[in-house]
Amino acid sequence: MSSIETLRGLYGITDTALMPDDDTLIMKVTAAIEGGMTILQYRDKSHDDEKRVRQATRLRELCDQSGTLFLINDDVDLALACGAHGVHLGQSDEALISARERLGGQAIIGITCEDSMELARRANDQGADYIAFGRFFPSLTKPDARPAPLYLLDEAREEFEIPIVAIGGITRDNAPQLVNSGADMLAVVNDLFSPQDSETITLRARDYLSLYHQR
Ligand SMILES: Cc1ncc(COP(=O)(O)OP(=O)(O)O)c(N)n1
Ligand SMILES: Cc1nc(C(=O)O)sc1CCOP(=O)(O)O
Ligand SMILES: [Mg+2]
Repeated sequence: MSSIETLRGLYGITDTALMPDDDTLIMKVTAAIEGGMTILQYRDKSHDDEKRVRQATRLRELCDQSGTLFLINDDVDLALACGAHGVHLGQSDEALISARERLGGQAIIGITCEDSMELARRANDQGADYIAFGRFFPSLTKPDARPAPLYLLDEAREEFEIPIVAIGGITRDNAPQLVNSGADMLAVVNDLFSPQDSETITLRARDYLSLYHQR
C-alpha cells in the first residue's frame, strides 16, 4: 500500500442516503475502486453500531484486497474495531493528539481545516497526515458547510509539505481548478456515488484520476 505522503488522486466518502443498504454500499465502493479510487472514507452518522461495525469491516476487507486506504469518519473506536488505516477528524470530533495516542504512529489521521490556515498550521504542527479544506462549491451532501476560497489551496501548497485535500460540491467539471491550485486529493460524495449503476461510477472515478495523470 502507498503511504499517504505520496498519494494523489480520488478520495471517496460513503453516504447513507446514496448507499442505503449493504449490497448498494459494496457495489458502489467496488465500482469506485475499479475506477482507481485512492482513499475511501466510511461516513455514517447513524447510531446503529452493529450496522456500522459490519459495514466498516466489510469495506476494510475490500480496501485491503485492492490496496485502497480505508479511513473512518469521526469515530476512533470504530476505526479500532474494524482495523481501519485511520480516521478523519473535524474540529468538533476527538482531538488529533488523543486519536494518535489510541491509533499509533502508523495510523493515517486527517483533519478538517475548513477555510482556515490557522487550523491547518495547528493540525500540521500536531502531526496530521493530511489537511482538508472546504467547502469549495455548494454541497448537496452538506449544504451548511462553511465556504472556502480557492486561493486557500495555493496558499496551503506554498506552506505545507503534507497532502492537501479539497472537499465540497466537487464535480468532474470544477475539479481541474482545484488540482491546478494544488489539491493532492479530491474528496467527493455525490458526484461519485449518486449514479445507480457501477459502470458510471467506475467511469467517473477514472475521469477524476485522469486529472492527475495529465500533470
Ligand atoms: C476529507 C474530508 N474532509 C472534511 C470532512 C468533514 O469532516 P467534519 O468537519 O468532521 O464533518 P463530518 O464529515 O463529520 O460531518 C470529511 N468528513 N472528510
Ligand atoms: C462531508 C463534507 N464535509 C465538507 C466540508 O466542507 O468540510 S463538505 C462535505 C460533503 C461533501 O459531499 P459532496 O461531494 O456531495 O459535496
Ligand atoms: Mg466529523
